[in-house]
Order: sequence, then C-alpha cells, then structure tokens
Amino acid sequence: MCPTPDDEPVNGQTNGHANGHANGNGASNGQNGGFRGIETHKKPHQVSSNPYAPTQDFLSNISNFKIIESTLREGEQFANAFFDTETKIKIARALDDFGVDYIELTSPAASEQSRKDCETIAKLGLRAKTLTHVRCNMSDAKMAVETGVDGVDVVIGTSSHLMEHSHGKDMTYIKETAIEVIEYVKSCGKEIRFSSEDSFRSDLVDLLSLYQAVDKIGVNRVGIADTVGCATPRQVFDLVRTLRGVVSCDIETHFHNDTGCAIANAYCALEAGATHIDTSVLGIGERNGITSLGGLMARMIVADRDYVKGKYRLEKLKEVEDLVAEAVEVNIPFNNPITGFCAFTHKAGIHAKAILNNPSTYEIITPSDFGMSRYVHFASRLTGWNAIKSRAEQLGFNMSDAQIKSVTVKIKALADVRPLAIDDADSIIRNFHFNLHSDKERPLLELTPAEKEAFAAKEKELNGVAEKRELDAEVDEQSEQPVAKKSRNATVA
Ligand SMILES: CC(=O)SCCNC(=O)CCNC(=O)[C@H](O)C(C)(C)COP(=O)(O)OP(=O)(O)OC[C@H]1O[C@@H](n2cnc3c(N)ncnc32)[C@H](O)[C@@H]1OP(=O)(O)O
Ligand SMILES: O=C(O)CCC(=O)C(=O)O
Ligand SMILES: [Zn+2]
Repeated sequence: MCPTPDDEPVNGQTNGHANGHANGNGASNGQNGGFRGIETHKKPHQVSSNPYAPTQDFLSNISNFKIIESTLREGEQFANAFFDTETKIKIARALDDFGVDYIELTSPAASEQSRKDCETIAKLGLRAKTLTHVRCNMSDAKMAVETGVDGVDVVIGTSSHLMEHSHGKDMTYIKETAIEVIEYVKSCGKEIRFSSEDSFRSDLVDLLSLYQAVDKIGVNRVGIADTVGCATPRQVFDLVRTLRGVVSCDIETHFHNDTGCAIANAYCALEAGATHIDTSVLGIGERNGITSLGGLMARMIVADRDYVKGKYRLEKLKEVEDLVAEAVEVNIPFNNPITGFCAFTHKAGIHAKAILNNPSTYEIITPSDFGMSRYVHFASRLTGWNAIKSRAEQLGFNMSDAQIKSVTVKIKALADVRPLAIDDADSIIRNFHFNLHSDKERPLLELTPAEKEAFAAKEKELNGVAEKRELDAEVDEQSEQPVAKKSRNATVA
C-alpha cells in the first residue's frame, strides 16, 4: 500500500539550506544564523488511502525485497573512489547499521590490499552478509572463498560484445566453467550467485539456457545486469518475468544509470519478481553509476512504507551518504532523492499554502521518515501571503489579513529587485509590524540608493496591479449579481 504519512514533528536535523527557507520545527538550518521556520506539523496529513498504490501481482516483490549494497565493490569502480581499509570498515558498519542485507566487496584478485580488506570485513561480525565479486574462473573463486566472506558473486559477460572483446569465451565454455565454479563454491558451504554481464544485449535463448543449467545445480541466485544502462523499465519487466518462469532460485538485478533509468528499472525488476537489488550509496560506480541506495528507498517507501520503515533505519541515510560523499570527495547533488538540499523545500506560493494546510498535497514522502525537515520558502517573488502569514505568526506577530497582504507586496517588490535572504524577509515583516504600532517609522530594510529607487518603483507597480485586480473583481461581482439573482428567481419560480 502507498504511504499515508502521518505528519510527525520534524526533528530539526540540519540539511544545509540556502537563502529563504524555513524549516518545519523552529530549528536553525545551520547556514542562516538560527532562524525559526514555519511549523507545518500542526496540521496532520489528511489522506487516508492512496489511489495510486502500485498494482502488484503474486510474483511481485515490491513488498519483500533485499538489498545487495555494492558501494564497496561497484562503488570502488567510481572514478573518484579510493577507500583505505579504515574507510571501508566505516562504510561497511554504516551500511550494516542502516540495515542492508548484503555488503558486496571488491574482488580479492584485484590487489593484495583488496584481498586483505575482504578478510577484515568478513571478520567484523556484521549482521549483513558479506560477499565478494569475482570473475568466472576457479582461481578467482578459490581466492574468494578463502577470504572468509559469506558468499561469492560470480560474473561473466554473455553479450556478443563481451564474449568477443572482453574474455573471448563462447557459451559452451561459459556454461561449463560456471558449473565448475558454482559446484566448488557450494562445496565450501558458501552462498553462490551466478550473473551474466550485459544481460540485455545477450541472446535470450542462450541466457535462459545458461540460467536454467545453473539453477538446476542449486545456485542461490542468478543475476541480471544492465551493464551499459541501455534497458528500459518495460524491457526489464519482460526479461525478469520471463526468467522468473525459468528458474526457481532468487533473482538479483543490477542497473547502470547511463540513460537515467536505474531506479525505475530496479522498481520494475521487483514488480516482475526479482528478489534482490544492487545499490550503491549515491549511486557511485563505473561511469555515472548504478541504482542509488537513497533513490531506491525513496521509490520503495512510496510503494510500501511499512516494509521499508520496518526493515531499514532510514534516519541513517544522510549519515551514510555524507560518509561516502566525503570519502569520494563529491557533494550531495542538490536534486538527490531525500537528502538533496531542496528535496523537501516548497517555494511557490500555491504550493506553500497547501503544504501549510496539509503536507500530503505536495509531498509523497514524509521527510521525518528519514529524519529530514520540511522547509517552506518565504522570501521570493513567488511567495504568497499565506506563507507570510504563517511566518509572521511564527515570529509572534498578530496582523490582519490585509496587513499581511500589504507586507507580502513589499517582500515581492524587493524580491523583484534582488534575491532575498531569510533575514531580509524577516526584517521586512518585523519592521512593517513595528511601523503599525509606532509613531516612529523604521525603514523596512537597509537598501542602497539604487535598490531603494528600484524597490519603490516595483512596489508602485505591484500596488497598481493589485488595485486594478480588486477593481476588476468588484466589476465582475456587480455584473454577475443580476445573473445570479435572475437564475435564483427563475428556480424559485
Ligand atoms: C561489469 C563489472 O563491473 S565486472 C567487475 C569489474 N571488476 C574488476 O575489474 C575488478 C578489478 N579488476 C582488476 O583488478 C583486474 O582487472 C583483474 C585483477 C581482475 C584482472 O587483471 P589482469 O589479469 O591484469 O587482466 P585485465 O584486467 O587486463 O583483463 C581482464 C582479464 O580478465 C578476463 N575476464 C574478463 N571478464 C572475465 C570474466 N567475467 N570471467 C573470467 N575472465 C574474465 C579477460 O579475458 C582478461 O584476461 P586476459 O587478458 O588475461 O586474457
Ligand atoms: O555481477 C553483476 O551482476 C554485475 C556486474 C556489473 O557491475 C555490471 O555488469 O555492471
Ligand atoms: Zn555494474
């Protein structure tokens, strides 16, 4: 079922907002010197059921999926990534704390340190199972088993591109070697997954026959990988659904984001019956990466809030993202699902009014589920009087609607001249309120002479427009009245 988020009070976590945003709990956002925000939590979400709940059939795993977290494998393939042992341990522990099911590690064949790091992480005693990811040959498989990880993820390219230009082996060789490796890993008591690289550009009949063969000998999971990010959600659904009919083992899926479909593809894979999704924190990986952990959480909480909230410690997401962002020296993208700095900021007046009444109007995800705060912007030319009224109340000022509308005109006029900071909007409100009750007039804001001139002109313009609108409304009302009367009379007659 889709969420019907109860609008719990926000927890005041700071998330680095720029100018003009109010947070929902009166806490400082860390950048604007301790402003108080608009309290939106007084009004509860009023949606009791969601008509957009996903349709699921009996094969769907939308409400029962596992995460194979690959920041320490795929993520290490991100151009900027270098994880020393200490950092790997921190990331592994943070992911474990978050609640991922598996942690996948770089191949021990990659380097001596990679091998040692597999051993170290396998010994940490994490709740999550540890995996390492190796090529489909006996030498890599032996190395993997010896590291002490819980399971081995074996992969080999099956598209003509990779068979020809990467490893040079044909399908017969792949099948024989896969069987040898799987039987060996199983005989060591380890979990074993067999995956094809570039599955979506592989021959379907060959692929299914290969998966059928490995399923028959008891592989724990087979994997499908969109290695080049070419697959569409519909193609993903079709392939996973077909595979679901061919194998009885679990199905893992791995989606690259070259064409921006990584999260959607993961979702479709679950709809079709995949059981496991590969993720990495912030989506880091080869090229522009794979399905991001946070993005998947955003997508899945909308599909089944109880499952996602019950299984993962969502309030830890920001912490683990910050940790990885720092380790690979990138910023969290502004539009990142959940933790992007404006992911829960509502700006336009129409949105702000509705959000202040009921956050479910313009929010499908409840920020507090992730320990995040909601912000209502009130310092721009798009701000409306409802947002200003809310802000004025928050500042402790009691003003009539007419007064609020006048001060809104002033804020808009100045916002037409230059960008406003929260403090600017607050000063205008504060000084406007002061002037209402005092003989001495305070300037609304310290302005340069040029700004003063531009502001006066804008205010005049806006007031002119407002007056004209009021006049037009009066005329409309007068011209409509007789019609209304007539129709009422006619009905009565
Ligand atoms: C799509 C993916 O992300 S798959 C995972 C990618 N991960 C990695 O590559 C891990 C890091 N890699 C490495 O450190 C190195 O590439 C190693 C240690 C694995 C191999 O290094 P090298 O022996 O120097 O080979 P190199 O990297 O140049 O080429 C890859 C070799 O693996 C072989 N190979 C590639 N894929 C596979 C596979 N899935 N199964 C078996 N062999 C494979 C290639 O044929 C090639 O062997 P060859 O040139 O000796 O014939
Ligand atoms: O092992 C897998 O399933 C995926 C390997 C990989 O990273 C890819 O194909 O992009
Ligand atoms: Zn990949």
